[in-house]
Amino acid sequence: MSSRTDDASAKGAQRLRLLFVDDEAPIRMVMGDELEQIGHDVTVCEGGQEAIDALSENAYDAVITDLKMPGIDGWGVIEHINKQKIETDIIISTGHGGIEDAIRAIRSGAYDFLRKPYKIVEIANVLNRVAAKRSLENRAMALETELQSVRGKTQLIGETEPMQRVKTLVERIAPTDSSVLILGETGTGKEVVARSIHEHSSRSKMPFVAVNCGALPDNLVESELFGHKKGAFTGAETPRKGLIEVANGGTLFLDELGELDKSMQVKMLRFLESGEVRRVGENESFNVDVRVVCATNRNLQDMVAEGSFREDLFFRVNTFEIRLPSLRERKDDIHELALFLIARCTKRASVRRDLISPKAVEMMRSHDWAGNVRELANAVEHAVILSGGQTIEPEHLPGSVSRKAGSSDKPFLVTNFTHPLTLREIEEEVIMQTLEKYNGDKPQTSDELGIALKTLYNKLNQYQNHDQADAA
Ligand SMILES: Nc1ncnc2c1ncn2[C@@H]1O[C@H](COP(=O)(O)OP(=O)(O)OP(=O)(O)O)[C@@H](O)[C@H]1O
Repeated sequence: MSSRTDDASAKGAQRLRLLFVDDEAPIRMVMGDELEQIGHDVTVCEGGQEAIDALSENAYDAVITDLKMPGIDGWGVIEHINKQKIETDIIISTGHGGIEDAIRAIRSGAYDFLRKPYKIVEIANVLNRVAAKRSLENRAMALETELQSVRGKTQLIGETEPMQRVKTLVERIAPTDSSVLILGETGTGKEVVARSIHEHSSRSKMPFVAVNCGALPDNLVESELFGHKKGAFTGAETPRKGLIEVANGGTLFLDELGELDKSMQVKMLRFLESGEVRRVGENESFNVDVRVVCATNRNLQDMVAEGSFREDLFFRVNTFEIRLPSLRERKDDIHELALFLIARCTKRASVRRDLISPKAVEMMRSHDWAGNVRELANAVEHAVILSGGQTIEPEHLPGSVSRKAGSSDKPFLVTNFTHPLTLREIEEEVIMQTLEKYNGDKPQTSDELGIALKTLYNKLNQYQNHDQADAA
């Protein structure tokens, strides 16, 4: 064993808590010392049982263990770690191991395998890699926590009968790996349902990746979903993973599935049938393990009949269907939803039921809500600003809600100027009014407004992100 080299030292955040297990006292003494000197915290153990005891008391970033030891050997320690699902990296340090041992070690989840005698710089390099992996895991966890606080906990609000049915279906289907097709008008909560399915499944610790097929530019859909190799096309300066690959082990939510063009429908079908992904520009495919949940507000059966959606893809994604009711079909949920959305936008755990006056509740119940829960979320946010935190009255609701039913054929007017509206608010209001006019039909809405359908999808997404950022 060589002495420590300077570049072997661990710095600051790279400091690891190590458990070093070896039955030979001189090795324990030297390594305990050396590993401390390169900047780690080390606990040494002389055998398997002692290591198992230490593991039940403390958490370690890595366990460095010999294989051959009297009593419980290194394999016994590894088995214990795996059985108890202890989060630590295993590094094997052995004087006898051959290739079979190395293979067995890697198969049982060991991170690395070192033959004794090794130089301290060798183990320092392995530990540096463990530390880099740890720091990435910590960053991922921090980002996940931050995202959770922006997005809020996924909650499917609604106690009316059609929502109870949706909740039962979610509970039944979540633990299976079946693909699911969620149908419903814009803003009815299709993404919330997809997230609930993911969170109630065994994949919940793995990524949930939402892709809005309607918002992806045509020329980038394939590389966004499947990834690309460096130089696959102009601008592909580095290789890139696709979103399907990013979702590996977790759930891929394909929103607005009906917007995929025919050539992407073929590629998506191939992926769904084989579980294989091939990055743009590469020849080799590889397997991923992804559960697919799709959503659409288009009538896919009509699209199949008119030839714009592949029938085989429709049958492939439609194994299990969840139909979300529009908000006007479940008016009894409006009050509860409005209170939940107010709490979310004011960052409170809950709000008083009488924060919305009976007249305002009545007005909300008599509105048509073409934009469904998303429109309700925007309306209550508007009302919270105007009411200054006091009881919400009818005059605090946006003009589109307080206007009498039946007046939606009138030309668009952003009617509520009681507080200065920003350009973004005016734009959103006009889009919501147009959606309302066409009962949530996005292609008709974008036609009327003279904007591309993708622009409409992008704008609706932006409003949603804005709501969620406000909720943080
Ligand atoms: N049942 C519900 N409980 C709580 N919040 C909901 C519910 N349904 C919808 N929302 C909220 O309404 C907004 C729109 O929901 P979501 O994005 O899931 O709708 P969508 O049906 O996927 O819309 P689109 O068709 O436009 O993609 C989000 O802010 C979401 O949190």
